[in-house]
Amino acid sequence: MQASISVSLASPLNSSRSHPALQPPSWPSALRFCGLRREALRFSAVNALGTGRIRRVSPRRVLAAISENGSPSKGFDYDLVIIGAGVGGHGAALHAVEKGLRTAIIEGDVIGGTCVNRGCVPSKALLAVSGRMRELQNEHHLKALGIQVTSPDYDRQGVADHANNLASKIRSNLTNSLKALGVDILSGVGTILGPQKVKFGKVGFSETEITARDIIIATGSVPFVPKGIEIDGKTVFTSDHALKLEWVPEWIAIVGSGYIGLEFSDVYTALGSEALDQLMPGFDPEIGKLAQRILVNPRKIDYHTGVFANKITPAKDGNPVLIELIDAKTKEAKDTLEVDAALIATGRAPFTKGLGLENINVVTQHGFVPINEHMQVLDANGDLVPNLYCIGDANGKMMLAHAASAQGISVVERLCGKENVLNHLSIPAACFTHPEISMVGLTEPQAREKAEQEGFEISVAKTSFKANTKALAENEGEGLAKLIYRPDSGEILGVHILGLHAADLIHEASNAIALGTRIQDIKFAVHAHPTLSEVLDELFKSAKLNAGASHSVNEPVTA
Ligand SMILES: Cc1cc2nc3c(=O)[nH]c(=O)nc-3n(C[C@H](O)[C@H](O)[C@H](O)COP(=O)(O)OP(=O)(O)OC[C@H]3O[C@@H](n4cnc5c(N)ncnc54)[C@H](O)[C@@H]3O)c2cc1C
Ligand SMILES: NC(=O)c1ccc[n+]([C@@H]2O[C@H](COP(=O)([O-])OP(=O)(O)OC[C@H]3O[C@@H](n4cnc5c(N)ncnc54)[C@H](O)[C@@H]3O)[C@@H](O)[C@H]2O)c1
Repeated sequence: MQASISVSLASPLNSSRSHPALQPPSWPSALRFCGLRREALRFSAVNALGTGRIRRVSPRRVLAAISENGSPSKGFDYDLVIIGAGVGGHGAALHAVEKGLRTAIIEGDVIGGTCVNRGCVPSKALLAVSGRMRELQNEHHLKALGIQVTSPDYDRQGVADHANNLASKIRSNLTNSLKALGVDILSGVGTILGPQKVKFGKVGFSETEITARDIIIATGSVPFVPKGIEIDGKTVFTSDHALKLEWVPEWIAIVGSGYIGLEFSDVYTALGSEALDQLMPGFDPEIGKLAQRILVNPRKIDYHTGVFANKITPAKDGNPVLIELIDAKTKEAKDTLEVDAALIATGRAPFTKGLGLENINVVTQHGFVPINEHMQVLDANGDLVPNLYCIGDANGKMMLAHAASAQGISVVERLCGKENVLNHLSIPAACFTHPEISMVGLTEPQAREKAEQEGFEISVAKTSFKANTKALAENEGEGLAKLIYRPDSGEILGVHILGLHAADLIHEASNAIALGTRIQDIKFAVHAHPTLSEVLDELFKSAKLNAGASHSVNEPVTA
């Protein structure tokens, strides 16, 4: 995997975007999230107990005060206890109560976890603004549509408020949905004490023990900061800080060219800054190259590839942020960059601190909780820990919000007696740049490797957004859709899209993979005209199947 760093130039557009040294923001510590500032929480059970008093309280008394949903299995306080109320825990909880399981969810910080409070939700609010700003600043594009706009500008605080308000709204929606369905929300750190036993509450204060027939760990992740990088939260920061948009630096280095690097480069360049490498090492290489041509080359981005940021020192005493780069292979010093700020987007680390994994002989692997294909937790000997599951970022299988939720639903299905194995190759992913990138299944190199190992042929079909009426009407003809498939069976192995609304378009392909629909069937599905979905219609129609491929297939396929 290539390492990357990118530097962007932001042109200051209004006076509110000053250097933090002049306008010191009250940044919270990156560690305040994911359960490390739990004393700030006051609700449900902990309130019922009288927070702050050092006393042990009978779990029965607490549960009597807070429980309303179902009756638990005999001998247990709950059928299901979920530790962590991020999107994974939330998805599992809703499905569990729908299935009649008496369910509680323990949260050490705020409901919604990373996605709602410092991830998907606020970042998409910022990207909504950057998309509009980019369009309004593109004179050539507007002229082609016959539109004239003079001096578009934005109010930094207004943009920040939009992101913050959206997070509050979604957090409140999630909380209300849990309450409305009768999920018990238990506040405080959740710790596994042993099989089917958990305690929760304010550590060292009012803690309560409860039992559950099954337990799901859904404790998520926090930003990963490599050694040698010093975070001050003002000039060197992670996405946790960046989402608050307390200032827009003139020159910002974005360390890491994954999802966060790419999305924030879209935000900063539209608002005025940026930096990257081989775009998204995980992308299909052809889409990566196109993304570089569309999303990086024409923008104010200077990028360094094949290097690691070895040491980063925050701005101090009038000196800029210093970034020492080393060659990713030889580790020799390459360059030193001087910038106003650095966003560290070098991945995320699972959060399992305080969870009590040692009490059940579970040893993490690079921090992640080891699981099998049913999300069942494995102990240090590789044996199943009975009645214990782990979903979402904490297991590291696929660090995406909808994957966490889907894993939770899959576990609940299993708890209710239905054999369910989630096909992770049918889970779509999207990067919300302008234009967007989306994908599902295998990249072309992955498909070629699989084909070679298993002895089958693959074919590739492509369609361009340039031939799509709706895209042209929007003057957004740049883009590509790519299909990787088996010409002998019509099986869809992967679909990759870069173009207008790619994140929405991918679902036709991901649903097809999930349901085992093959090209010979889906190519006859009718699409409304003129719509962007016709890009995929064309894609499936352009696939060339072998003469022997059947016209309709009902048996399930394995992706
Ligand atoms: C900037 C950014 C943008 C992103 N954008 C997207 C996107 O557009 N689409 C997408 O699919 N994904 C996106 N993601 C990824 C997505 O946010 C995560 O995959 C998702 O939040 C994982 O959900 P989770 O439930 O596993 O964990 P989390 O959302 O991290 O929730 C875990 C919860 O557990 C709590 N907790 C931890 N330990 C304990 C304990 N011992 N006791 C009690 N509670 C505890 C934490 O406080 C937290 O609330 C983004 C991430 C970031 C950082
Ligand atoms: N739209 C979305 O779905 C979305 C958006 C944001 C985040 N996310 C999720 O959040 C997770 C974290 O995102 P991310 O972008 O931080 O991680 P990532 O794993 O996608 O990318 C991290 C990048 O940092 C590089 N890197 C690591 N150390 C480095 C160093 N010292 N110097 C230079 N480069 C270095 C890696 O090579 C890699 O390219 C992702 O796994 C993703 O699933 C999803």
